[in-house]
Amino acid sequence: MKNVPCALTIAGTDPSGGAGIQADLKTFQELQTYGMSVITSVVAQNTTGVTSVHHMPINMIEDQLEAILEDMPIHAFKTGMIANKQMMEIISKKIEKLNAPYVMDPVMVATSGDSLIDKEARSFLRESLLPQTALVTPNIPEAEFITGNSIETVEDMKDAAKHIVDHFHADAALIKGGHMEGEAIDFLYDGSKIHTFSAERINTKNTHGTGCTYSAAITSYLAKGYSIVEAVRHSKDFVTVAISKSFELGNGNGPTNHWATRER
Ligand SMILES: Nc1ncnc2c1ncn2[C@@H]1O[C@H](COP(=O)(O)OP(=O)(O)OP(=O)(O)O)[C@@H](O)[C@H]1O
Ligand SMILES: Cc1ncc(CO)c(N)n1
Repeated sequence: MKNVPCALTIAGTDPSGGAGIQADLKTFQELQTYGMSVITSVVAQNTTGVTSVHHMPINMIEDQLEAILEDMPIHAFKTGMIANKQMMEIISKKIEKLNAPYVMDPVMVATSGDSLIDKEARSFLRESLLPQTALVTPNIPEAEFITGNSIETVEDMKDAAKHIVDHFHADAALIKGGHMEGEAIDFLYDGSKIHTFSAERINTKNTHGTGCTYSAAITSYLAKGYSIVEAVRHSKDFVTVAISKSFELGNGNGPTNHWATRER
């Protein structure tokens, strides 16, 4: 079979399978996209938290990227956890060669509250990687860090989306309202207009990896050639169903159900 949509994730791992590379590959597969992965860090974690982290040497990140670049088509890619500036520098250099839409999930802290990237990396992400993105998908705390403004209302969310595009030069920004009260509402600013995506809030603690799953779904749809707005619309549906049928597994925040849309 030729002309398969191909998507790449550059991120850390989750051996318990709900977040990181594992969530991304499950999502790519569900959405019939050929999935590839470059591992930045191996993270010992589960639904309750992170116990330890082993960072890949920089040359291993570079070699993984080169192995794919030399041989495979890439129609869209995403980044998740990139723990330090040195990793970001090498990824930033390769982005031009990847030559495909870039979705950044600006991962900083796990659902459990554990920090996943260092302070210097947060600044580098904002100053150097953000301008290279087709779309960035911060949750509220991440959007607060990027803009330097606190976000308490839906108006603040919309302002943050505009601020990130206008001042940090992402092509588009999607601010996710998972951490707000009430409706699960997200706002996308694409440089010309605010688009709203909302869903009923599901009463569950099982939201481990929702952000990874959402951005991976968007990456899949972009690989298939959808516009940003349509990719987000379909992905919002995908993540909402995945949360609504999430698994009561583990002792902490359980994982989402990546195959849930199959059963509708
Ligand atoms: N309880 C819920 N019910 C319905 N939708 C939700 C719920 N929690 C989060 N969402 C939605 O899930 C998506 C991911 O948002 P969220 O803000 O949770 O991301 P995140 O914090 O980056 O995720 P992660 O937990 O992986 O770090 C958004 O579309 C958000 O609106
Ligand atoms: C590797 C990794 N990336 C992202 C998250 C955020 O959910 C996580 N828990 N682990």
